[in-house]
Amino acid sequence: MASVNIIVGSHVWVEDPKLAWKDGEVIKIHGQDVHVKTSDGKVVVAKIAKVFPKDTEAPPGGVDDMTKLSYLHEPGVLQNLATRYELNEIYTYTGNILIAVNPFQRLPHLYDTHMMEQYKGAAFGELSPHVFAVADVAYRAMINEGKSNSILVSGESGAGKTETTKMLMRYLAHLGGRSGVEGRTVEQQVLESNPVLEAFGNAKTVRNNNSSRFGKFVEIQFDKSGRISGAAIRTYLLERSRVCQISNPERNYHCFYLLCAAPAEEVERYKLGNPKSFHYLNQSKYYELDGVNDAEEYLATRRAMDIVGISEEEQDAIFRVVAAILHLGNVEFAKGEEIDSSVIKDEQSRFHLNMTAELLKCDAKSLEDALITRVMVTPEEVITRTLDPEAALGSRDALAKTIYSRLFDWIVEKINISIGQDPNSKSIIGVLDIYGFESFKTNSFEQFCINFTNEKLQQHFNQHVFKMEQEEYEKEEINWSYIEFVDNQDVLDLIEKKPGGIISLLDEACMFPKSTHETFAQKLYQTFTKNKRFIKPKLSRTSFTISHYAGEVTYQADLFLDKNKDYVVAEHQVLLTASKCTFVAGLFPPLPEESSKSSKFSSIGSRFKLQLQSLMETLSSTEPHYIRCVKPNNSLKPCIFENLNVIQQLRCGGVLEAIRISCAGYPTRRTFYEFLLRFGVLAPEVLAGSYDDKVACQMILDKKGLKGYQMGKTKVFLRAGQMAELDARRAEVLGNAAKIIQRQIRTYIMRKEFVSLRQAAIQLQSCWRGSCTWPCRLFLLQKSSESCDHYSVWLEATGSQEGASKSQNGCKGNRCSQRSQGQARKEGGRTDMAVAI
Ligand SMILES: Nc1ncnc2c1ncn2[C@@H]1O[C@H](COP(=O)(O)OP(=O)(O)OP(=O)(O)O)[C@@H](O)[C@H]1O
Repeated sequence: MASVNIIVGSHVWVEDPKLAWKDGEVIKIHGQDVHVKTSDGKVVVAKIAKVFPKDTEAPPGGVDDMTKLSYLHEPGVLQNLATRYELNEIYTYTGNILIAVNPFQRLPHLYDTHMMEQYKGAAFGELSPHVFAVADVAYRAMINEGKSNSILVSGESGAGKTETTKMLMRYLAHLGGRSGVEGRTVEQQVLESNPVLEAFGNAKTVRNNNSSRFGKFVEIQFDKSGRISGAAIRTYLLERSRVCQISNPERNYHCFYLLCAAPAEEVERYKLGNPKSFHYLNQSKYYELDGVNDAEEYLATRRAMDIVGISEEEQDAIFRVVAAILHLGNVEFAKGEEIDSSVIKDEQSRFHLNMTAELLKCDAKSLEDALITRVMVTPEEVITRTLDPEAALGSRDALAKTIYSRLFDWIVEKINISIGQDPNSKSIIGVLDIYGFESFKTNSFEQFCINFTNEKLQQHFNQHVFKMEQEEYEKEEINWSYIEFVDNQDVLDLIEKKPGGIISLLDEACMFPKSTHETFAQKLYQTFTKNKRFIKPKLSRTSFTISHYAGEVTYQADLFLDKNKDYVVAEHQVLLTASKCTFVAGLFPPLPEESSKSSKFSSIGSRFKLQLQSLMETLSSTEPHYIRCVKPNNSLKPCIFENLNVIQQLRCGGVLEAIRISCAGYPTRRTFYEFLLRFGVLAPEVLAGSYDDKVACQMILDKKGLKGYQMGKTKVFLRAGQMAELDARRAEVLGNAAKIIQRQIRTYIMRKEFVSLRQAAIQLQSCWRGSCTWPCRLFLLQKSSESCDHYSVWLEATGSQEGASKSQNGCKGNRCSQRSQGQARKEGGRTDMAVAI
């Protein structure tokens, strides 16, 4: 499409392996090859289809809405974001979508109360792009239309989702809070739930020092008068494996380190100490976070827990469980006397076992048995089977993970109960802070679930963007029926279709006792041989690749079966249900008779699928608003904007897809006035006539032979590439006009020179003729000085006239003191003439 508009001299963007795109000027076009001289002086040859026009008239500070870009394409979008980021303008719209580029530095002026007041009630787009503007639109829409709204914040780890979510919540609390009320108001509780959830659900990872290891949907309920009246927090898929396994330079969940830094009496009470002495923490060398004081954070978390309504006793119980997990991790096993059996390794391990039992208030012997034996009930008898040390370690870690995830769920539930739901709430604003698309070297079940979530959200996003486009077209009363829209339903079918999707096949595999990850992978290969979205990697027997909307991801099926099984080991359940601590026993309520008997299988994958379904239903009943967070660099430092990195995220976040959808329709819109201002030069006769703006626009477009564009009520809607085409024509017209002007000027200058030369010649000639009638010869010698037109002239008498002068000076300038003198002047009076050249 772009190729039509690229001519020699065009300013273009050309692909670059390092910078993603480089700008330059076309110097030659040879068939499909375009030779571009880039701004750094190099010449690059690229295929014409891969070269995009550059808007040389784009404002130097960028535009605050990408849809204002004359050319809506990848390099244009990237350049605009980079330009703005450099000016600390971290927010930019793409239509209704807000793109937020992480500044990695505090910008307090952006978020103070004064700023909040400014955005209150301001029309969208009137002020600079901002998260407050999005929250304000959602709030106003809710108040005015009585409809629920949602704000979906997405982006990769470290992109700024949680920070953005916090700003949104602060702004909504500002709008819907009660002024002057201190203490535990609903909005205060909603805000303070963040530090509590962060202490238990966030950890330092390679990509973010404060990474949320769970998804979160906060539903803020409002009453009739727009006041916050309740809230509910739903969380998704906490990363359980982190409790037992971390690698350098990551950390475990913050709460473990906070507790180790607690006041001395608490550390003593829980027999804790240096984090380095705990296996669950010392697998990585990182214990401290830059700029974070764990001791202070511990106290702050306690205060936040007070506000969200977690009592003192409950707080003690929570930290007791956290300490128990640390001690549990230090229990090691050695081989027992019998084959495949194990015993507690040494005194150290025994100490930690006893401490775990004491903190969990359960029987130490029962804990030991639950770790190293399994009871199997057959119709004939009850068999006790021992576990070898490796299996015992597995059992220990499984117990730690189960306790921690139950603890996390308890905290979320407690916050929900404490904040309270408003059954009479008129409408809600939901804020979704969920993990973005992930693709690592090794991708496991967690990435599979995360990417499944993102496929779901992407579908929702596509449908919404598409709908918004349609609404704009409808408003302008233009015909939009033929716009194509690519759906990702096929990937979703591959993953979640029942029966036959990957999740169903995984559940089946988990139910068959003889299944292994290899048989599971083989089953996938057989079932999806012809599926376009499924690829079997050549050299692997257990991995599979899914072609997601954001790119291909290869998953290692090795741990899929284990990670999908959602059950608590019966021995662990019995042990903890019997705890003398009501808090711990409450985390493990006894299973109802029915369910323990029935063989109803439950899996993480299926449960997650249901959770997502419910989330999507909620979202579908709301008016969505999107915020795409972008991480500009992997060093987590300010002022660094890595093009390739950003492009990848814009692709994964669906921003480029939104642009693509937009391009499939009429990506460029200009009001009639703007259009005439820019393209009036293409038809001066139309401008000269007194036509209505709309008619004038139509006449220009028709004159240029454009097809497929549409005239709205107030705007011209152009197809992708048409703006560039018109610009190319405009450049041609302006180029021709420039040539005419240059020609006229050159003519004028040359003519002026010619006229004065001719004048000089005439004068010389007349002088010469004069000399012929008066017998002397005239020689023009030289200009006497630069400052006047005074020439030295030699007059040589050729006849016998008396007194003829041998040499004379003369000047035509009045200010020159040298005048023609002497006999020649006196006699002939002509020397003046002759010298006035
Ligand atoms: N608007 C902002 N202003 C200043 N700093 C920010 C802003 N947004 C993000 N940051 C910085 O970036 C860091 C990472 O942000 P955040 O924790 O919100 O990322 P995330 O997208 O939620 O990541 P994850 O998915 O890992 O939880 C923050 O700790 C903060 O230092």
